[in-house]
Amino acid sequence: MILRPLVAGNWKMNGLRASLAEIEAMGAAYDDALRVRAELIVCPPATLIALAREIATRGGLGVGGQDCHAEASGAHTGDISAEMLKDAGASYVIVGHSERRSDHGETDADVRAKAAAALSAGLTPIICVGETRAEREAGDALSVVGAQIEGSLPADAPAHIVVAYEPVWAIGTGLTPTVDDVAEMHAFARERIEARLGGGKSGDVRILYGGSVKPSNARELMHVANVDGALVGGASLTAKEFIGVASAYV
Ligand SMILES: O=C(CO)COP(=O)(O)O
Repeated sequence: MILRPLVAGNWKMNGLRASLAEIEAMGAAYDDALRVRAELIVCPPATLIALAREIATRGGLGVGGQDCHAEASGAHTGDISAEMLKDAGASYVIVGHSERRSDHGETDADVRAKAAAALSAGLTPIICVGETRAEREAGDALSVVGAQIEGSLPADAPAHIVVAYEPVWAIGTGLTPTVDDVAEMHAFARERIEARLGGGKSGDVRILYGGSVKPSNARELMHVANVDGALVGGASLTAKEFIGVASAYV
């Protein structure tokens, strides 16, 4: 089956209220031709989700969070639950981003629990996996990503979950894997997702590529087999670049 591509913008720890003008501009540029081809969402910092939601909805975009706690509520100062993100207007949440894994020591088990919490709250988790440069150079990229998929996806997850392959060495560096490497990894990821979820569900799971996606390389990367969209960092901060990436689908 042909999946509707998802182009998701991860703003990371960037964005003040003034940045909402970019979401307004994204909506204005998200025309009918693009809408039928690709779903667009933006994941701003949690402080902007409720405000972003109103503006994004007018423009036909969705909104996501960047992380959630594994529990629904409780004594976890500074954390945000999936239910809170949903309440603020999010429909997606990124979990297991490599920056969370490295900055906060999140393990596959933590990521799996967060993904399960997201699903219970009615959010679609975007579950991130990806190898480091040292792991790729050692020839371990496939085995590392395979183990992350096995460990980070809830075994009973539905087919509407999203998996994002983001090689750590490609994030924010301007470097990208070759088209052949992306094709190899995404085909392998789909096999491992099938092994984890079973029942033919993997055919409906969108697998995004992330890491230095820009308007100049999006067309090439987005048309690789088994690439069902992009998770975009730096180039999602402005409407011009984000729509430039999404336009790979028009
Ligand atoms: O980490 C990323 C998205 O989650 C990718 O970031 P860049 O697009 O800035 O490389």
